[in-house]
Amino acid sequence: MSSLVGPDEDDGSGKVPVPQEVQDAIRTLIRWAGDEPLREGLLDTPKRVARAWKEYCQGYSEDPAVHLARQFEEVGGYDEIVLLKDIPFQSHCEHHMAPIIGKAAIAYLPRDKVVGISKLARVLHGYARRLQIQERLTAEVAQCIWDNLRPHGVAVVIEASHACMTARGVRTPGVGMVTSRLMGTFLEDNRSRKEVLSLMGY
Ligand SMILES: Nc1nc2c(ncn2[C@@H]2O[C@H](COP(=O)(O)OP(=O)(O)OP(=O)(O)O)[C@@H](O)[C@H]2O)c(=O)[nH]1
Ligand SMILES: [Zn+2]
Repeated sequence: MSSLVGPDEDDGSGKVPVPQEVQDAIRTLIRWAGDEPLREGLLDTPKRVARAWKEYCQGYSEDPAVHLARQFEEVGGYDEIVLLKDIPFQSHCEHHMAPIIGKAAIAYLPRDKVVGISKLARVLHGYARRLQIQERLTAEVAQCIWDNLRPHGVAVVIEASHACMTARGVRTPGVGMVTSRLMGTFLEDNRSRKEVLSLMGY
């Protein structure tokens, strides 16, 4: 990934410094949108926007797999589906950098180990806080669980609304996109597939 030229501007606020080049780019966008970037109300906007984007894209500074490193073998003989559903998330589409807002359901069928349930949501956020398309987000979350937990099955279903479709372009509010990735038993065994999708509410 290319690094930005020019020194980071540390304004003494204790917040993430924003390189001058980044601020200039946002000022250019404001001017192009039709406003005057040097008017008072917009003076600090480039820094705010840049820091907001660092936050939206925090996933680039983490490897979501680290959340699955701590695994528990003592599961009291439990070998049925583990499902976390209605996990709200936010992402941004890579085409328009517009918000994707939705919810995910993540399930796995443990082989011999489980993870703390919050970690499934952490994996989701690690991939969501990047520029994404919903298909890749769905596939990445499933693959990460599959590779790191080595369960019998993984199922991820994501339902989301894309601001690039609701607030601009085709401007069709209320439309939802649904994507799913099924792996292992959930892909191969019809009964397991039906069971997990029904537990998820599909
Ligand atoms: N498959 C997929 N498409 C997406 C996703 N997010 C946005 N898109 C679509 O990406 C497409 C980009 O199409 P383009 O024709 O290059 O861009 P555009 O001219 O802005 O298209 P419109 O949105 O139709 O105005 C649009 O159809 C978007 O709806 C996503 O997560 N998955
Ligand atoms: Zn988009």
